[in-house]
Amino acid sequence: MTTRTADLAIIGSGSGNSLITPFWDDRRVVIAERGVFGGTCLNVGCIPTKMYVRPATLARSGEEAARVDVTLRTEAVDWPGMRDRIFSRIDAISAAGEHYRAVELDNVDLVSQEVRVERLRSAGDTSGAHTLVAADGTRIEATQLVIAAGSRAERLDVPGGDLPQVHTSDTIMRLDELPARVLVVGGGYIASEFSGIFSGLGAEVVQVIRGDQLMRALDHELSERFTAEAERHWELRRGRTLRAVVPAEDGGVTAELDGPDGVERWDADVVLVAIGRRPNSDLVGAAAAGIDLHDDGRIVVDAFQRVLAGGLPVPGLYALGDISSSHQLKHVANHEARIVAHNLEHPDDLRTSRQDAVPAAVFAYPELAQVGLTESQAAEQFGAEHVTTKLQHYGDTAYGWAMADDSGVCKVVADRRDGRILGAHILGYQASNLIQPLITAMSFGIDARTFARGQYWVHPALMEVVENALLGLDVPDGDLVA
Ligand SMILES: Cc1cc2nc3c(=O)[nH]c(=O)nc-3n(C[C@H](O)[C@H](O)[C@H](O)COP(=O)(O)OP(=O)(O)OC[C@H]3O[C@@H](n4cnc5c(N)ncnc54)[C@H](O)[C@@H]3O)c2cc1C
Ligand SMILES: NC(=O)c1ccc[n+]([C@@H]2O[C@H](COP(=O)([O-])OP(=O)(O)OC[C@H]3O[C@@H](n4cnc5c(N)ncnc54)[C@H](O)[C@@H]3O)[C@@H](O)[C@H]2O)c1
Repeated sequence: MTTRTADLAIIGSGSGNSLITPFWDDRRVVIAERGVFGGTCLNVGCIPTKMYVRPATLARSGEEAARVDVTLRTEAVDWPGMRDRIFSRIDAISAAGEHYRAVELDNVDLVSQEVRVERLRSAGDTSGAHTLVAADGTRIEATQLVIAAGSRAERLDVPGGDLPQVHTSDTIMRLDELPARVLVVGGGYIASEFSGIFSGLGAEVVQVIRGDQLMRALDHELSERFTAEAERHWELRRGRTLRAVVPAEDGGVTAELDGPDGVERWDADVVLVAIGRRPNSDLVGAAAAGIDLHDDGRIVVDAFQRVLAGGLPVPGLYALGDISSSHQLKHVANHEARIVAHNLEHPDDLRTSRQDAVPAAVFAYPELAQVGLTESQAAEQFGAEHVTTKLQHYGDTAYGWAMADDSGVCKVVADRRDGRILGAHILGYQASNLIQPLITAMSFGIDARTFARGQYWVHPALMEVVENALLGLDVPDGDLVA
């Protein structure tokens, strides 16, 4: 049986891959990957989805053009061309990354298998090694270990749930043809983004949710507005659950839904199940190794990203990204990877990861972006009497007039006592970019009035929606008021 020894072992080639800095050039590193090299974001996540969002947005631009007296018609959508362009680029990056690690770097061993933790260094053991076992029995002994094994799509255990027409985000982007009818189950990030993609590309979309609103984790006003917008663009079936999927004669399926009026049936070419992602702690054998887990299966880490066992940090053991984070966002995984990279290299000068002012954007139609607290979270945390909010409509700014926009909003939540920005929430065109100055203000502790009046804002750019939201808050004057 082969045993490989290393100074550092990494489980997962997504964000974990970035830990292999020049510091390790003279040291041995093993990186294990059970799937496609490069992880979720590159292969089946952020990047390919956004490469579909862009053509879908263009394909529906006739709708926005009509508002400003221009007639645009989308003549054709070339799904196979789009798919091949997207994945020829992505697959090449993945293959090049794998080749670089496996072949070009002498100090790095790539183990293309599932590995499990067999034994961890115990507390106080400063010279031992963590032991991993690969599926073929190969053993890996490493002084330091990083678990960056991510998460995977949840499946629905219903009759017909394993039919080939039933997809998760892992497979739906590689379909041979653009489906004409798509039934989407779920009301979160992935379901909302794909409903926007497929409806934009011209498919008939039916989105099925258990509750009443989409994107329920958002500020309630944004969630309500987004749900109303979605209903303008595709069919939304609220208060329903998928009970079964039955093959149809035309090669598609019939989805049976349980709802308030009994069973209803929808014909579709494909079904997308997007009901959350489960941390892969089970795949690395975390529980059996004695690692502390949250109820949802995430690995427990401290502020330094050190993994805890029995409430105490295990020497030389870190975790990062979806396997331990409550955010399941790539920019969070990347940030945590930078912190872990530093901590691996400087065990006597540990840094903490930043878990405040974490932003998120949903590249749905329309876009959504948020950072910090919702209005109700702020009221709960600080008392409703101390919270002030301003909801600024795009349509009440000069660029909003130019767009003839009737749905975009920017809502800012602040502490009325000192103008501290507590949260910001945007729905509409370019929300993912418009949120950035608000992230800056929150990250650097700049109060709302100082931020609004201490700098120029380009006129009449759409960013004035953010400026006006800040100016509309009932907060004290800050510094540099002009
Ligand atoms: C459809 C979709 C769209 C998304 N869009 C966005 C977005 O726009 N913006 C954003 O911020 N985030 C987005 N995300 C989330 C983002 O992709 C993840 O948060 C991020 O990729 C997590 O990175 P990670 O390094 O923790 O895990 P991953 O990138 O998943 O890497 C973990 C790797 O570990 C491997 N692995 C697991 N167990 C083992 C084992 N036992 N042995 C060996 N290897 C193992 C896996 O195969 C995987 O390759 C999206 C996710 C999806 C699914
Ligand atoms: N733009 C982005 O940043 C982006 C895009 C996609 C995914 N992601 C990340 O990936 C994670 C996973 O995305 P997701 O959309 O799968 O999860 P999610 O948590 O965003 O949404 C899950 C949805 O499924 C519903 N649901 C859960 N169990 C169900 C069941 N048994 N039956 C029916 N509905 C059920 C929930 O009510 C919710 O509406 C997100 O939380 C996000 O962090 C981020």
